[in-house]
Amino acid sequence: MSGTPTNDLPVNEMGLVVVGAAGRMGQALIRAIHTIPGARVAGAIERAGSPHLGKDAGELAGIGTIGVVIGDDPLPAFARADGVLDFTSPAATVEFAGYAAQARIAHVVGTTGCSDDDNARITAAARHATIVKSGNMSLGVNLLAVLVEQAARALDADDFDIEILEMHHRHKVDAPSGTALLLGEAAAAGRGIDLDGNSVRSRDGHTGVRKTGSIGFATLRGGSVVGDHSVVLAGTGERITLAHHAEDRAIFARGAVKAALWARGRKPGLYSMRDVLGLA
Ligand SMILES: NC(=O)C1=CN([C@@H]2O[C@H](COP(=O)(O)OP(=O)(O)OC[C@H]3O[C@@H](n4cnc5c(N)ncnc54)[C@H](OP(=O)(O)O)[C@@H]3O)[C@@H](O)[C@H]2O)C=CC1
Ligand SMILES: O=C(O)C1=N[C@H](C(=O)O)C[C@H](O)C1
Repeated sequence: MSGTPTNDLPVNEMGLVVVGAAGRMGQALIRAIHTIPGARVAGAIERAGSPHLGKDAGELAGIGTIGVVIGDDPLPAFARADGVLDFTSPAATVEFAGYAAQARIAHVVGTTGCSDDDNARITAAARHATIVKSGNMSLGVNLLAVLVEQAARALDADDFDIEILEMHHRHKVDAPSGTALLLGEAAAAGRGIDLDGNSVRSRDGHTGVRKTGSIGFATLRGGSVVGDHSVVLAGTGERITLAHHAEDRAIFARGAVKAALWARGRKPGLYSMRDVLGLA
């Protein structure tokens, strides 16, 4: 049975460690692995001192006992596994990338809000680990990014302004969301420009008129919203809106497991969900 670490498992089942196993995404990942053929929960990790240490990961995720107890020691867990699913925090992800490199296993990173320095460290770890990193693991958002790139390429910057709106639940700690930035990168690629040099992350006070060709971001936070994103291409007298609404974290969790299965046995490097989904 998937998810139960007994000795009579098929040998080719991919053993996955979920770090941040008690979090919103951690629990969704435990549930997803349990239902996806070819994968099993090989370990569950939380930080030292977490009130969830010692609990069964399946019990916490609402699927009953799976015989995997949440621990706080990642290295031995990674050494026994084929891959890691990581939706935690930037600092934790940088640390886990180093351990995944030591263990020479796949590392699927969904964590958002990473700094340039964090990303450089993750890229360095990808010399030895097979890392798939994306601000959004869902099929829908990655397809949306392809459409945004096409629309941005087709519609001239002199005629159409690009604005990206996102709304998430009240517990989210980073802004703009990883998805908003991913969509911004897609728009910038379509326009043939660099996002960092052309983005407007917030507006307040006397801002002056909009700079032609810039890509604007607007962030909303509240309630239990799983993740809403819209890319507006605003022209004179008409407006195109390309949007995605996430209704269940299961879409991200299924994408992450798919990424891990794809990464297994692949040579070390830094990959994206577009690579996994064949949309690159
Ligand atoms: N790419 C994608 O498709 C998606 C990405 N995300 C991203 O995933 C991340 C997590 O989101 P979410 O699940 O909502 O957040 P949560 O806060 O619910 O979960 C994060 C979990 O990671 C744990 N954690 C933090 N540091 C460590 C550590 N050093 N060792 C072990 N565990 C640790 C936290 O523990 P503690 O509470 O004790 O800090 C917590 O249990 C965010 O960056 C979010 O933006 C979310 C959804 C989809
Ligand atoms: O924190 C979240 O919840 C989410 N984070 C990701 C992001 O920053 O875009 C993906 C998803 O929208 C949910």
